[in-house]
Amino acid sequence: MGRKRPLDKTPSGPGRKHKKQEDPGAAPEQKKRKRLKVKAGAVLEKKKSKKPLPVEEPDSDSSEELADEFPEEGVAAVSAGSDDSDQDILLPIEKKAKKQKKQQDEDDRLAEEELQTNLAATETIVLPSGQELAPDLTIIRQRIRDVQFVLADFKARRQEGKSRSDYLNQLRQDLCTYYSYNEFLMGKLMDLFPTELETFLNANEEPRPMTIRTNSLKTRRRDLAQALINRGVNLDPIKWSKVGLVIYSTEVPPGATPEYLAGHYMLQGASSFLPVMALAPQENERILDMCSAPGGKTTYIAALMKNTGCLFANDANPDRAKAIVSNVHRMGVHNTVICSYDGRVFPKIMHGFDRVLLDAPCSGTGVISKDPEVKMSKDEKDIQRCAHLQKELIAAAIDCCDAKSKTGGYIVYSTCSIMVEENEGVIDYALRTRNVRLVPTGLDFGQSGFVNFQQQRYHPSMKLTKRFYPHQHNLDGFFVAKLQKLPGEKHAPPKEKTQTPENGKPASAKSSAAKGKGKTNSQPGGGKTNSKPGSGKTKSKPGSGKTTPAGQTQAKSPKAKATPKGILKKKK
Ligand SMILES: C[S@@+](CC[C@H](N)C(=O)[O-])C[C@H]1O[C@@H](n2cnc3c(N)ncnc32)[C@H](O)[C@@H]1O
Repeated sequence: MGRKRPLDKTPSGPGRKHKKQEDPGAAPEQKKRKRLKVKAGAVLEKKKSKKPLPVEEPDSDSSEELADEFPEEGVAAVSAGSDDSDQDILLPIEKKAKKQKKQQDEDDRLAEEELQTNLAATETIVLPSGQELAPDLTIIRQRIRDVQFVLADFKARRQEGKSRSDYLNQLRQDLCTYYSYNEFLMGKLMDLFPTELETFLNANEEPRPMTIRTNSLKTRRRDLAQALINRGVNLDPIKWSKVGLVIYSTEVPPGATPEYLAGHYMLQGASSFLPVMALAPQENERILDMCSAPGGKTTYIAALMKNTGCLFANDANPDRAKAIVSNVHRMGVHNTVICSYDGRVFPKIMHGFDRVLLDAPCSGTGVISKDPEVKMSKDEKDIQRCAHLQKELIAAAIDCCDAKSKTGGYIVYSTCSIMVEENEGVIDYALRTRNVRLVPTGLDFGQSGFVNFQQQRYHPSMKLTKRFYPHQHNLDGFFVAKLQKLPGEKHAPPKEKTQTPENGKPASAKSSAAKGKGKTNSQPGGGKTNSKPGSGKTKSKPGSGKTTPAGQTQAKSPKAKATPKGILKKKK
């Protein structure tokens, strides 16, 4: 088959002409061929009718031959000749060339038509500059700067006919492209950080420093630091923590040193120290860690309790709860009972705790540097779903707490989200539906929570809550609030007896808490609950009458052999 060369203009291109003009022997040859054309015309006409020229173009070799054989004038004569009489007097090779030229003209016309169609189609969208495949980030970066410059003095700098929202939309789109976020999340972040958005976004592009927490049940920070320095770890103490170390560089994998395997430390983001510090666990207390897997905070709580009292480490996801077991064993924790319940039903299982930590499942918008998928995957529904579950969990956490506790009566709520709906919005719900008040977290750094945010107006005490940001504190984005439960309830207590740490008796499936009775405006979101916990599975039904929660695992220790009742007995 011949090869199509629709755009090959070699025979008539300027380079070719130039070459021919330089050929001094061309003119006599041309004259000779013209004579031949006239002579051979009639004979060739007969042959043509019997054997038409092939439709396909000749291959490149024959085309080259043709071009070499015919000087420029000859080709011009063929192209120009369009009437039948011309055909009659042409040599077969000239006819072939004519046909070929015709075909080439047609191909050129189609190619031009196609080009015009493409231009027309793309003109209205984006110029086909290749930007569709790889956006020019330098241009986008510059436009971000330009738009920010205009927004800084909008009246003076805006373009005629452009509104502020035109500029903001352009800015949002460009930030989304530049930093790879979806528009929903970028919009939320623009609301949260009107002046320092880019610093926040840039901080999310950098990993947070690697930090570890000394297990004070097994060693002291100074001794651990020395042991790790001897192994080639370059570190420093974290100033605001008694147990934290920041690792700048290391010659050994920090998750596989003998010290790690011996449980002398936990690999843990520094932000996750904060809720435990706010909880301020005391020795011999009864404490519930409601959503505790994989146990980073649980083991810290146990260490602060000095392995005394009783700590319940619960997580709705039984598979994740297994990780608590191994961490508790490795860290030498003996005072902890691990169980797997949906936190929302926990008050029916057990209540009367001195302190409750609710480190709630959340959208993870504070930990984007660890999990960049959050940038693109979260939408409005995800935030609403999280907030709904969080409201149900905080209500349960408060219901698990003993307002009359001699040492406590505190609930700490934390998330690694920076969304207002998941933080101040949830605390606001707790304040409205339970007899609790906000108290200082005891953390002397961090931003105050929002008292006002857009149209939202919260209780003035909301300023006692704390927000932590990557760009300000070099920590993952985090929220911490500390509530104190007050005696006398907005929410009617369960009428029937439920298992408490003191009585160790089974809960009743018919408790009013189970039915949600007596709650004042306590349905979060005012609607039905559709959120499923972690895996959504709990190993036993709430209030199933079992003294030991199904799925519960006790830490391997002498104390762990005791019955739950024994464990639950408070030390005086
Ligand atoms: C932020 S993580 C907890 C991290 C943990 N506190 C730590 O420091 O290692 C949230 C946990 O909540 C659990 N969870 C989700 N829904 C739950 C529910 N309804 N009840 C109890 N736990 C739940 C998840 O399985 C997840 O392990």
